[in-house]
Amino acid sequence: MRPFIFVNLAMSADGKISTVQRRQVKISGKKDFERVDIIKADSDAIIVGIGTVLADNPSLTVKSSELKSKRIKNGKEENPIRVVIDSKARTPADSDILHKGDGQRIIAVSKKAEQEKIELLNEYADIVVTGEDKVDLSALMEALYEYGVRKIMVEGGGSLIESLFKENLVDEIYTCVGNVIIGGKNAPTPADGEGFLKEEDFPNLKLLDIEKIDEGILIRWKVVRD
Ligand SMILES: NC(=O)C1=CN([C@@H]2O[C@H](COP(=O)(O)OP(=O)(O)OC[C@H]3O[C@@H](n4cnc5c(N)ncnc54)[C@H](O)[C@@H]3O)[C@@H](O)[C@H]2O)C=CC1
Ligand SMILES: Nc1nc(O)c(N)c(N[C@@H]2O[C@H](COP(=O)(O)O)[C@@H](O)[C@H]2O)n1
Repeated sequence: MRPFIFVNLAMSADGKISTVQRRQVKISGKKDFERVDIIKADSDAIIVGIGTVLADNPSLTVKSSELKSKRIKNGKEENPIRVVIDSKARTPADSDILHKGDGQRIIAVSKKAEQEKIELLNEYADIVVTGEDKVDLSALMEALYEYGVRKIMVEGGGSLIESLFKENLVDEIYTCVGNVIIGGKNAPTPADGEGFLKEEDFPNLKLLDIEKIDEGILIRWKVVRD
């Protein structure tokens, strides 16, 4: 058994999720940030790749005090469990994700992670070990289910998202297309691994909904399974 998994991301009008220098930029507007906060507060866990932690140092906390209070009233912690996919335990010990806001953290590592680094991170987070060289995403999702996680929001970045698609682990994807052009052929995009080499392997999506939001559009897709 595994949780329901959805991806949420913000992409520029030319299909980039950050700049060539991997600098975090504002792609979506105020309304979209509020929408993201609501779906985050409604999730049991929020996942990012180590590339995103190193590039953006996100806290991934719920921002609205009303939403935080609502979670507490419902017997939950202020924030969903924050999970970093980090095969070699490279998460910096002073990163915001480990220090900002209340709630549980999990660093998902592989057997390649050095014991010393694991012990350091274990002061702030639970450590879940799966996979030989790289985190085994399917096994991790099963482990998160055992933690009681039923709904996961994936925040990025592109490498993690592509791997999740390759492992057939994405149920829905929500893309906010913002009204900026970022440009650069090496700027990160929503699916940034080696790509799907055969057309028959492309994940197929069913359009659920489109909505005008701020000066952009929000597109909701469901992954079609055969
Ligand atoms: N606009 C948006 O909505 C968002 C944009 N971003 C942007 O994405 C960029 C970071 O993306 P990436 O560099 O692609 O990093 P990423 O966040 O996707 O992390 C990828 C890394 O995770 C590790 N990993 C461990 N096991 C893995 C597995 N089984 N599959 C895949 N990766 C695994 C690898 O070290 C890999 O390099 C940043 O520039 C950030 O600003 C990130 C989140 C949201
Ligand atoms: N949804 C969304 N819209 C944008 O315009 C963005 N730039 C991003 N970026 C990602 O949001 C994360 C920030 O989290 P915290 O505010 O630190 O909690 C970070 O991972 C960015 O890549 N997202």
